[in-house]
Amino acid sequence: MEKKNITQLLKGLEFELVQGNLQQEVSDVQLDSRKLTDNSLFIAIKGNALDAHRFIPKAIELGAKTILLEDIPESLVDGVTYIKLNNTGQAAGLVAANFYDNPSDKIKVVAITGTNGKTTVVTLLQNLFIKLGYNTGALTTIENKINDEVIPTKLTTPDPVTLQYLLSEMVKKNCSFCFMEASSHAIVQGRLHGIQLTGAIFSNISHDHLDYHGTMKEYINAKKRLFDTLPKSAFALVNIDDKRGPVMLQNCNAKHYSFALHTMANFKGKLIDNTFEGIQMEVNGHEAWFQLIGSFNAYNVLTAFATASCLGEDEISTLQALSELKPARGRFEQLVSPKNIRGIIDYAHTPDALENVLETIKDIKEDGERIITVVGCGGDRDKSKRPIMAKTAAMLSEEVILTSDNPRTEDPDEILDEMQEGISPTQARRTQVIVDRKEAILKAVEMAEPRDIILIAGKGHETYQEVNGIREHFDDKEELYKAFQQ
Ligand SMILES: CC(=O)N[C@H]1[C@@H](OP(=O)(O)OP(=O)(O)OC[C@H]2O[C@@H](n3ccc(=O)[nH]c3=O)[C@H](O)[C@@H]2O)O[C@H](CO)[C@@H](O)[C@@H]1O[C@H](C)C(=O)N[C@@H](C)C(=O)N[C@H](CCC(=O)O)C(=O)O
Ligand SMILES: Nc1ncnc2c1ncn2[C@@H]1O[C@H](COP(=O)(O)OP(=O)(O)OP(=O)(O)O)[C@@H](O)[C@H]1O
Ligand SMILES: N[C@H](CCC[C@H](N)C(=O)O)C(=O)O
Ligand SMILES: [Mg+2]
Repeated sequence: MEKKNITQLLKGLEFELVQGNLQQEVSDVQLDSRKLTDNSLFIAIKGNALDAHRFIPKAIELGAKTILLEDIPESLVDGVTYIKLNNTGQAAGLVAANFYDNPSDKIKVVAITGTNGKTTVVTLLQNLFIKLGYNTGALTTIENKINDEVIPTKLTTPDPVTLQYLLSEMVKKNCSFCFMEASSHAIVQGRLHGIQLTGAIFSNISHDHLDYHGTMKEYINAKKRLFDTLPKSAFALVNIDDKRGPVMLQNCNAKHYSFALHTMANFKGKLIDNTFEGIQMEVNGHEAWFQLIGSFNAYNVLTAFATASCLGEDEISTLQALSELKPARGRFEQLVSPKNIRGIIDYAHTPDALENVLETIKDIKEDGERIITVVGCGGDRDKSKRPIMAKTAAMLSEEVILTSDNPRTEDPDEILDEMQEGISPTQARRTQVIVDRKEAILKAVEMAEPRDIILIAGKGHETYQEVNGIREHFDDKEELYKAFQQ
């Protein structure tokens, strides 16, 4: 990559030069003062938790020669270029895109937003496009990937600088496509700025993240912002069975496309059969069988199909390849015990997802088979979903065990008290509270009779339990497997 000077990195941005030299070359761009090296550029943002302006002296000590900031410090260091911007957080993506040669000009980037189904759809799309013969990248909650190469992540949507870096690596590896999740946090924080999208997808919206967005209206607006900025050349693909689907398309310049299972749409699907082995569907008039379980996955399969069509792929080859694909890790993963108890690990961590997954189990199971649900709610996240998730679990299962799921900085017992507020006195008789997740899983297995079904919800692929900033190894699947051997 050719070395760039500050003027080149600020292309497209309004700025004020406070001190220094705009011709200075920049070796690297960073949002985190701890990662700086000689001659790098530090973007000081006002974050949710910290104001990074306080790290400017440290950044300079570590070698930063250029600082992008909002507030000018009282004393300036000689030899350092200071540039003032109105909003460094929103500018970071553009600066990084300029630094990494605007990778999204050379790779087709498609982003999906919505409360549930993003990881499932992105995983399907990456595997589909690889089967169709393309080098393809994917940015998901589970991990980031460039073809088969795995790059671990802690975020659903990476920070704006990492994002541009990953896209540039995909370009280097000749990827034609990148499929990515756009979380509502990322959209509001402008992590996608600097990406020229080829398409945007809306899956659905239901209750989540109200701690961050405040109201459902603001949460919906956050998702809509992804569509408001799409260029004319892009496609906007929305689920119009969801009443917010059409909202996403209002004042959206891109080409409009819709998909649905229950209304007329450009891409039309119909669920024909739903079993513990998979789903049978009709997709735009073609019948096919898929290895994903749960009626809600009919939407995810249809979304992947519709996206491939919007990208010009042939319908029949797409369906053939889709029917060979396995679900994403931790999404309706099943384990059957030697005593014939069925365990299901699922990432349902919202009221809607939990309801869907339990409804689907109810639809598939035989009469007399009981459902035992083990579920918790995350700390430092939307508190208002806690009683609703407990209530949903109690309404749709025979037995419930409430337990911990990443308490983070909160007291796990308090989270469980808040969950229990959603449980009626009658439901309380078949609800237990076991704060230790391992014990909760063991108890569920102990209670289960042959043919019963245990749903362990909320953590899916996660391999940790986060307490006070420390992530200890914990894996629902491992724990269930061990409990099944006892
Ligand atoms: C609330 C939220 O979204 N926070 C995210 C946000 O952090 P922030 O802006 O608040 O950063 P901060 O901690 O205040 O620090 C401010 C700045 O100081 C810098 N810093 C910090 C320390 C230091 O020593 N030196 C330094 O320079 C940081 O690099 C940062 O640039 O931007 C950071 C980088 O982009 C993220 O890592 C961080 O995610 C936190 C850890 C998080 O938990 N986020 C979750 C809620 C999140 O984003 N989730 C969504 C998915 C949700 C879903 O759909 O389920 C996601 O996309 O992952
Ligand atoms: N289309 C869908 N509609 C409703 N619920 C779904 C759908 N797809 C998946 N789910 C449920 O939501 C859970 C999470 O799915 P997935 O990981 O694909 O969503 P996500 O949008 O990526 O979530 P996150 O916001 O955490 O990144 C699944 O385990 C399942 O229970
Ligand atoms: N991306 C989501 C994941 C939630 C998963 C659940 N296990 C939890 O910790 O609440 C979040 O950070 O809110
Ligand atoms: Mg996800």
